[in-house]
Amino acid sequence: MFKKLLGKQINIDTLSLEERVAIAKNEPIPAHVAIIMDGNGRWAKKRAMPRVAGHHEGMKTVRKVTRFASDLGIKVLTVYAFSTENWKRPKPEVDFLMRLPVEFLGSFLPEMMERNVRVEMIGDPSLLPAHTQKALFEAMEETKYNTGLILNFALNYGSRSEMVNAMKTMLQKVQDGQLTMQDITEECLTSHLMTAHLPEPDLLIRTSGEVRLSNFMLWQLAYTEFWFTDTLWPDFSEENLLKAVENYQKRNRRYGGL
Ligand SMILES: CC(C)Oc1ccc(CN(CCC(N)=O)C(=O)c2cnn(Cc3ccccc3)c2-c2ccc3sccc3c2)cc1
Repeated sequence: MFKKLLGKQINIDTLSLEERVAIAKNEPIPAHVAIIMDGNGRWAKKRAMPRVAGHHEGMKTVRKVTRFASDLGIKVLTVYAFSTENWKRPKPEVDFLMRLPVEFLGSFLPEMMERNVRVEMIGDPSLLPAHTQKALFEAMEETKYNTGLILNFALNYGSRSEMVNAMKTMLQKVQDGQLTMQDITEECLTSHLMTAHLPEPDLLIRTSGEVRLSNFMLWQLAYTEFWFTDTLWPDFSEENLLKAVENYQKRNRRYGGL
């Protein structure tokens, strides 16, 4: 891809990853990147490995991408482990999935503390087993004062139910006289969503060739740039994230005019 740099056209494909990161940092980095992580099962199937091997590899990719997002200066990374409802999965797979966060946090929490990463979540964690919830809440508690990248997990998250809950809360407030009809604005609804404390996503990435939103942050993605890739989540690399950011910057570059 050619890029105008210091008045010269240069082909950035010939540069190293480090050089391209340095160049990318000269332009606005998307503050909030949301990723629908898809493709673990297919990755394992392609290698005639059990599905849980795909989930394990996928979890390692979450670590790798979190490191790189933190290095790039991304403020919020929301990861949505798009997964058909867990009850559709065989029990051994669900049990593995629910143990994976304990391994993820056990090995990665010290590094997240060093990197000043804060762990947050949106969605409903109450359906997770106690040991999974415990690992999650401990990680959120330990990292809650960190001021670097926010690693935001969308767990058991559904956008439509999130919006219905926001509307019900607002309706209740109107009934209680806490809100008037004039108060019901887009900003008001936005402030009643689980993401009220986060900037809206600037860039949405979905892997494994699926081109769907799957009931993910439907309200919040109104002005977000979408970047789809056939790459399966376990194969997703720093290169893929950098390419998505470079493409985002290209789309948001203004040559002179409006
Ligand atoms: C703070 C964090 C570590 O806490 C968590 C507590 C519970 C969960 C499990 N979970 C929630 C249940 C649901 N489906 O919503 C999933 O999201 C789910 C569904 N498939 N995969 C495999 C997969 C792995 C990697 C990428 C995509 C999918 C995962 C999964 C399991 C373990 C890990 S570790 C980092 C990400 C991740 C994702 C997640 C996190």
